[in-house]
Amino acid sequence: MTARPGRVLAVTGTSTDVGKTIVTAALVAAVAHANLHAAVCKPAQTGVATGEAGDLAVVEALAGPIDTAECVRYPEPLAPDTAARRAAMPALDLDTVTTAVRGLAADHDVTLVEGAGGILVRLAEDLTLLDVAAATDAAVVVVVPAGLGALNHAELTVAAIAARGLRPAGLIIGSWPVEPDLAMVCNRTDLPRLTGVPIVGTIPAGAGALDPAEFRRRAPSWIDPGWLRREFARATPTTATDTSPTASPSSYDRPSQSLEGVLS
Ligand SMILES: Nc1ncnc2c1ncn2[C@@H]1O[C@H](COP(=O)(O)OP(=O)(O)OP(=O)(O)O)[C@@H](O)[C@H]1O
Ligand SMILES: C[C@H](N)[C@H](N)CCCCCC(=O)O
Ligand SMILES: [Mg+2]
Repeated sequence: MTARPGRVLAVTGTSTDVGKTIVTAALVAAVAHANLHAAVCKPAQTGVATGEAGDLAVVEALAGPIDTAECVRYPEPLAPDTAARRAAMPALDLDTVTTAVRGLAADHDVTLVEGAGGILVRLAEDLTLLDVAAATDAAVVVVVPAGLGALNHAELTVAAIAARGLRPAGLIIGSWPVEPDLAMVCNRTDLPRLTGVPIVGTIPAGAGALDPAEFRRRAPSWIDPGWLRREFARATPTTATDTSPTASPSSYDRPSQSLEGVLS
């Protein structure tokens, strides 16, 4: 049990299908590697029926059993606001989400909150992940695709977060291929330059299909340990052991930013 509420980190993306859920699982594993305990909230899950596996089940399958909270679930694979209307189901409200997030944060060092799609997707008519982050004092991690199109979408997303007075905590590339193309390699320099936000993690393509034990073993090397340490420095460790990530900066699996091999 933590002596005081843990940190809350909202996980958004430039759009849907960019790897937010895989990143969330990797963050859970990296946090565990740092001897801290994470929980995950998915305020609104769409596109899965009752009893089916949603994003939280994917996170637990990869990162292991954790405390989770899913506030509302709608069957059609749409924005939650749209899916709720079409299903004639009750809309999500901010109080429900903040109660769930604060409940998890009371007992965990780090609570991750995965949005639905991109940052402005309506969780309800007047509710976005920006509102959730603002109400729970959360910084916001932005999951970005590796390739062409990422610059514009990343700048728009970071601008929306900053315009709300929230802190963009870092960019994480959701899926980095073995053979990146020219745009991908250039984006490693341009994404931080244009957004003013560092790339703090890179998930290799195929990570979601790894054996869970292998995923947990490798995930800490995908997240910048210095960033993780700074971001969660004020979190109270749930154990009395070393709170710093054991992965050294040199073991952080940062892909080469060299153009060699791309231009040849
Ligand atoms: N690094 C990766 N390795 C393997 N598969 C990946 C990776 N990143 C994403 N995927 C796959 O791409 C698809 C979309 O990823 P994911 O479900 O994490 O997206 P999302 O951003 O969470 O979308 P949503 O808005 O639906 O929550 C999934 O099928 C997932 O398994
Ligand atoms: C169903 C999907 N996988 C996500 N959960 C919801 C994505 C909503 C995106 C809406 C939009 O931006 O057009
Ligand atoms: Mg997801």
